[in-house]
Amino acid sequence: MKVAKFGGTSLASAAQIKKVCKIVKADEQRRIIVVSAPGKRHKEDTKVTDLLIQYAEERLAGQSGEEAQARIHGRYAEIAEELGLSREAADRIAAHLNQSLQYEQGEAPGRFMDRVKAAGEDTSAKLVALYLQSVGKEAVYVNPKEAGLLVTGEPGNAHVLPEAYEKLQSLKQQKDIVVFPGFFGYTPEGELVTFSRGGSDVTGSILAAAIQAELYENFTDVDSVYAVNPNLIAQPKEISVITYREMRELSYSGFSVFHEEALYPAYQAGIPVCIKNTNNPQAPGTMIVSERAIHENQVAGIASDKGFCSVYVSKYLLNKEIGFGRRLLQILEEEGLSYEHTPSGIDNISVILREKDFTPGIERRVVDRLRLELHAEDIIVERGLALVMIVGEGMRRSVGTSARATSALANAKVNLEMINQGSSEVSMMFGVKEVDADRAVIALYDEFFSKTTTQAGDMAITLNA
Ligand SMILES: Nc1ncnc2c1ncn2[C@@H]1O[C@H](COP(=O)(O)OP(=O)(O)O)[C@@H](O)[C@H]1O
Ligand SMILES: N[C@@H](CC(=O)OP(=O)(O)O)C(=O)O
Repeated sequence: MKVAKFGGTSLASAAQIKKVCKIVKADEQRRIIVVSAPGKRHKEDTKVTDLLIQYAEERLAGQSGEEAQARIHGRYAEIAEELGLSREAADRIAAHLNQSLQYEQGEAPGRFMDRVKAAGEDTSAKLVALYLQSVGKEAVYVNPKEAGLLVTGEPGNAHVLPEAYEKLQSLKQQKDIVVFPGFFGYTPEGELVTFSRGGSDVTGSILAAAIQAELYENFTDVDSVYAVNPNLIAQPKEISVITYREMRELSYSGFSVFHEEALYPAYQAGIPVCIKNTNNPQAPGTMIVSERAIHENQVAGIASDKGFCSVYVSKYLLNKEIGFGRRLLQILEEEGLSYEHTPSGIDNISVILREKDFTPGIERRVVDRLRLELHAEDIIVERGLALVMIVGEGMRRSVGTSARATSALANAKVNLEMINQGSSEVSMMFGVKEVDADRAVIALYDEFFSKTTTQAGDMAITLNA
């Protein structure tokens, strides 16, 4: 059995949904279909999820949200009509959607927001199931609540609960094709909660792990995962095979094609993932697996992500002070902050945080506490940072990768704020100013992928992930 997830780009219009159904019909093993809300039909278009968020925000601000609501209904009505669904079926689906958009006075804002967001994928799943039936396929819409997709309760940031896997196993017994809405689950108390943005990828991975699928296919709008973001460099190198570890690091650092939390369930269950193109299903796509052979170029990909800041703390003889690190991290914990990285020296340590979490108010409190409680000498907060990551199995075993990277960055006049080559075996990270991030990625891509010279020692080897 295969689980196939179709992203927003594959659900954007009736024409796209017809392609989805053709793909489903082409392989009897595609038994569980996970769908997103309609995405952009063209560059200037708006994703239905963004319209739903706009609508919910307006309602929460005491406005009518009328215009956004009409646009949301318009998107689905157009799809239903062009798919040739009956008037009665389209009206029924619109009525359900309308119900999900009702604001109940006194409802917690986070709960209302999640309920509205989830209506995007829920409506898509109902439409796709109906369309599959209309073209002669036995298909059934399955609600995540009935199926037992149990999750934690933080609005907009759900995580699957371990007991969900056993409950979801029963999907295997369904004789019809299951059409399952992505992006949300339910707490054991029955509250609807969405995953973070892009989270339909996570739903697909959970279902694949639960039913022990042979393959998790993730259909999107590109032929493969590329070695660099294709919006930055035209026609970059296609990646045919990549390991879970490599993809995890690249998703974390900006490869938005696959959600960073979506790898874990598939990885744990040992299920290969294939990223494929709905618009070109013949293309082989990218396989994500536990091990791969490495030829010639040891770097698999280069990614960057913006929106970070660093807190640099220095104190003479910090290395001899027992408990300094623990107390520093405890201050962050007490201020409700999770940290991303902690590169350190003898007398100093930097903590890299997400800028959106480090509000000016929290910054003031953290800086005061570091001074008062830890007697730090210098505390420097730097905002507007990007992390640039070079990722590749075996990279650290081959001599000269960091020298090549740093000289390429120096030649491109990119100032390095930080280098972290510490604990990850498959990546090397550079902190740069946000304004330099794209230039840094282009320089690194040029160094590792555009140069024709191969490095000594780049012989084919096989690694166990
Ligand atoms: N390294 C990469 N390889 C392929 N696509 C990438 C990469 N980095 C970013 N992307 C972007 O990810 C997009 C696909 O993800 P997304 O828009 O979320 O699709 P979907 O709606 O199908 O889930 C691509 O169109 C591309 O612009
Ligand atoms: N529709 C949700 C979930 C999702 O996964 O979407 P997509 O498949 O378009 O990335 C979002 O936009 O966040």
